[in-house]
Amino acid sequence: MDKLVIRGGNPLRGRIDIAGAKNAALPELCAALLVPGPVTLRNVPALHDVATMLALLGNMGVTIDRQADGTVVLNAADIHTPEAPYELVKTMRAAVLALGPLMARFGHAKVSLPGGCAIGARPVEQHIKGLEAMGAHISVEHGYMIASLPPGQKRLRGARIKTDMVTVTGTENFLMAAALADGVTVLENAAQEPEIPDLAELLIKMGARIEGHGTPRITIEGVEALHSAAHTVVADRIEAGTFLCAVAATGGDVVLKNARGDHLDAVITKLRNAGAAVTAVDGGLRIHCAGPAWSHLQAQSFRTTEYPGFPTDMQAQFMALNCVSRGDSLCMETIFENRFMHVDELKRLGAQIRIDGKVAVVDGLPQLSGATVMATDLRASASLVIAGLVAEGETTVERIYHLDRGYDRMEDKLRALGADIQRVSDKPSDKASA
Ligand SMILES: CC(=O)N[C@H]1[C@@H](OP(=O)(O)OP(=O)(O)OC[C@H]2O[C@@H](n3ccc(=O)[nH]c3=O)[C@H](O)[C@@H]2O)O[C@H](CO)[C@@H](O)[C@@H]1O
Ligand SMILES: C=C(OP(=O)(O)O)C(=O)O
Repeated sequence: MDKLVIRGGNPLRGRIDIAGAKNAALPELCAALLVPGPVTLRNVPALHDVATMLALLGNMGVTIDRQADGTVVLNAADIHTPEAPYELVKTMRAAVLALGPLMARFGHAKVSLPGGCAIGARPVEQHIKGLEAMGAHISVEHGYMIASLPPGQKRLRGARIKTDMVTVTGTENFLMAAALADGVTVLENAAQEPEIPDLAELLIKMGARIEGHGTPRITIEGVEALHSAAHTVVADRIEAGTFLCAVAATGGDVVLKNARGDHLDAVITKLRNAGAAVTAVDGGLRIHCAGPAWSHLQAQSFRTTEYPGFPTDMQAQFMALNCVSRGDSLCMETIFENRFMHVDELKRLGAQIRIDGKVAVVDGLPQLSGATVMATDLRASASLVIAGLVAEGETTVERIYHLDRGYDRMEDKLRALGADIQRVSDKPSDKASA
């Protein structure tokens, strides 16, 4: 199993490219299931989750041409198995995104209940209820959602769907399902994360009729068929936010090419309030910090909420920054019930953190000290890397397969910026096959 070995203390300087967003690429790969012809996606990140999704789609019969420049051409003309088996989806939450498009195009599907990070129970009853409102019959048997249409019904029907909470993948499933449904679907309480309008833009290029994407009320007028299209995956706001926190922690001067400041308002506001200089530059973002966080940054309290609020996917990384900034801070997690697994690991590096229900209370310190820590989920892994970059001495982050789910060559990018970070692989073939 791979691990990262980091010697902390180096400032980060230079320029890196921010990759396409995991959470946009995954639904957009699934959207190819809606079309009986080629769909071209550019800027698809090289991530384990993407490889898993491509294996899943390939298993259904989608032909895939993946090019070295990040372009993927998918053709779902000949789907023979509209199923997502447990073995292929157990590591990946986003597999649930196959359900909507398969039901829309074929009227039946069998999709394993999804895996994903162990950050909470993560049920999918809203996905099921919404598709049922569109006329689907769905039973859960032996860990699978088995979905079909009643006899004589050929297509899902438009419906008004108001979810009990804001759900990102739920909204995406309904968007894809409604694009080919009979009649109009109205999504109330829809998610507004930038990945939703990005998916909607791809669907519109395919011929879908969608209005209101990017707001809590989306209207979709179903069409009988969709057609081929090409689309560029939006830049990953969470990868960009992670690098912003890393530079704020270590100090330095970095340009993040392709990063979208307009998708990171809540995080950038907190960084600026802390004292970091974050500015828009041509085609990206620049962060400039005169020294390590303790020398000039003030810790910032925050509360995670749905977009446009502070993203839960940035909670762990910002907490790592708070650990080495001046003063106390409160980090409140409101989206997932078990998303503080990084806290015990950060404490192994010397961080002062106390958990009180949904709140982590952090006392900033001038220094952390290197240790061996274990990555427990994707963003927890990123927070440990940030902490390792500022800790004195050597930090080993074990179980980094979580990190590889969601970051495209994170250690290569950090090394290019001057970090002392190495991937150590027990099996040399591990990295080659990733
Ligand atoms: C692949 C992908 O895009 N993943 C993102 C997506 O996950 P995902 O789409 O799984 O997260 P949701 O927005 O659905 O979850 C939000 C909250 O609603 C709950 N819920 C959701 C659906 C449901 O049927 N029942 C239910 O109770 C969840 O347990 C959670 O507490 O949005 C999360 C919240 O921004 C991000 O952290 C993930 O990175
Ligand atoms: C929780 C995340 O991903 P997923 O929904 O794929 O588990 C994440 O990207 O931080």
